[in-house]
Amino acid sequence: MKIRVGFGFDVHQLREGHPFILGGVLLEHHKGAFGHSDADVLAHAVCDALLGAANKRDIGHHFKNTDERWKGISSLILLKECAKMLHDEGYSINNVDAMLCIEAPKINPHVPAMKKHLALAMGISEDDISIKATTNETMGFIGREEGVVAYAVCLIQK
Ligand SMILES: Nc1ccn([C@@H]2O[C@H](COP(=O)(O)O)[C@@H](O)[C@H]2O)c(=O)n1
Ligand SMILES: C[C@@]1(CO)OP(=O)(O)OP(=O)(O)OC[C@H]1O
Repeated sequence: MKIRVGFGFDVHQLREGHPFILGGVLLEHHKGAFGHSDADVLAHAVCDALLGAANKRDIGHHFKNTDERWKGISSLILLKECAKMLHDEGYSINNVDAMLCIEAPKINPHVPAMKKHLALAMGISEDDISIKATTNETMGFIGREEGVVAYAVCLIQK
């Protein structure tokens, strides 16, 4: 059996009045993430973890941020595509563990819904994805709510 680990990181700006989609969930907040797609930083970090595990470059390599096809697209669709690339090579996704660094809003109440969306996109069980959150204790660009960061790791096997 071949087992590989993958790591992903992403960061997006937070801007006043933008929709805030995280893990496929639309959060009620005065600020939202800005990007070419729906700027779902959590889904993007998971995409990069999957792609990294399979040595398949990164999300921007497959979905260029200058391509009109991806403008405003749901990142769950991009995640589904990344999972498909792995499945097509015979890999299955063992588990994913993700960490959000975000000052506000509180993420914990939304974790079950986020797990459901991401698990469905990857074709895995909700039990095989973990989502956690921390503030940055008011420090730096995260603490000032200028941006949001996500990290993810995964194991894949074939
Ligand atoms: N946006 C966030 C940040 C944190 N949490 C939860 O609160 C706990 C304490 O966070 P600290 O940054 O003060 O250590 C953290 O462990 C999370 O459970 C959250 O839900 N949303
Ligand atoms: C997802 C893509 C493509 O729409 O755009 P963004 O939403 O800007 O996200 P980012 O994490 O900066 O990079 C990957 C992109 O190519």
